[in-house]
Amino acid sequence: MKTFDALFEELTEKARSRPAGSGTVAQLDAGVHAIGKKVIEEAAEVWMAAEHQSDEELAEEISQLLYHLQVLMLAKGLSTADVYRHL
Ligand SMILES: N=c1c2ncn([C@@H]3O[C@H](COP(=O)(O)OP(=O)(O)OP(=O)(O)O)[C@@H](O)[C@H]3O)c2ncn1[C@@H]1O[C@H](COP(=O)(O)O)[C@@H](O)[C@H]1O
Repeated sequence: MKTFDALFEELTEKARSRPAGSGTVAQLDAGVHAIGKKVIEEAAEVWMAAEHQSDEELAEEISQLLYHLQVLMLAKGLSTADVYRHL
């Protein structure tokens, strides 16, 4: 099962190697403003799923929010350590 750290390593490598067809590369190219909008969109979907959908659907929405937060971290050059030190 993929963890937060494993996904971040995978996305870091995608950002470095820029493989064709990568949604992550497309998001990074779209920029911080576009990524921020995706974060807000996914956060809203998490909220709606928590109130109106199943736990499985909620878990999927949370995974998508975590993914978009990681893309934002990459776009801004933040490492996991930069975030973890605030936890
Ligand atoms: N975990 C994710 C992941 N979670 C969410 N998403 C993206 O976020 C979108 C969110 O889904 P929505 O339901 O909001 O779909 P949507 O509104 O139609 O989204 P849009 O694509 O239209 O923006 C998905 O369509 C994906 O594009 C993800 N994209 C990639 N990953 C993982 O990231 C890694 C690298 O992916 P690539 O860069 O695409 O190779 C792989 O391991 C992937 O599994």
